[in-house]
Amino acid sequence: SKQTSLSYLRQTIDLAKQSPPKPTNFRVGCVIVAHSGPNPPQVLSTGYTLELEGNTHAEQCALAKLAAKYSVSEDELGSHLSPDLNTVLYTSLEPCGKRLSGNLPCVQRIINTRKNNSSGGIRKVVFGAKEPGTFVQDSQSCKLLTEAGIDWEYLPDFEEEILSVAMEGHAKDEKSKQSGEEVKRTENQQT
Ligand SMILES: Nc1nc(=O)c(N)c(NC[C@H](O)[C@H](O)[C@H](O)COP(=O)(O)O)[nH]1
Ligand SMILES: [Zn+2]
Repeated sequence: SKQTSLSYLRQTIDLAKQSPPKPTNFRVGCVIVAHSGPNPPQVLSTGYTLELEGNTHAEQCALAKLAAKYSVSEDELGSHLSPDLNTVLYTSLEPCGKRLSGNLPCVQRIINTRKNNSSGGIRKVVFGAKEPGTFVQDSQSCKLLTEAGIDWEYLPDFEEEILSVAMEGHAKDEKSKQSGEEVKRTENQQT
């Protein structure tokens, strides 16, 4: 239900708040949940930006931790996420389709979980905000998910809060970042 999805998106925001603010990425949280039939949903893994060593994304961390939990490589994760697990990946920000660092985008990591069997792996992605144009414009992630047969849902209820958490480490706007004297000096130069 929408309420269930919103409760997991709320969890992704709490996770994102654990990410160290940096101007070179967004602070994002991710929760991977099994919605298998009659049993209550079960959280399989969580992640937040920079949780694991290196320049890591929230979804990347949650997937890597899940693979470790099954002691398999990320490539074999798909065969451990059987169709009846009905696995949904919740992420505060839409998964990246391109990364300025050149690292493997999370949308590819998500699609890779389905490569072996057509209906296993991550079945659906739910996110709470579109990626802002700070680094990459016109994200193709949703198109790529659809082409891979993965459902996705964009619930904008918490978008404002998600973006303010995501961009905590970013310069507000240059003027407000400069000290009083600097602003004065800049103005003097201009006059
Ligand atoms: N969905 C998502 N989860 C994250 O944890 C994260 N950090 C981003 N961020 C997307 C943004 O487009 C990339 O952070 C920049 O493109 C820089 O690329 P790197 O992160 O250095 O690979 N997006
Ligand atoms: Zn990513």
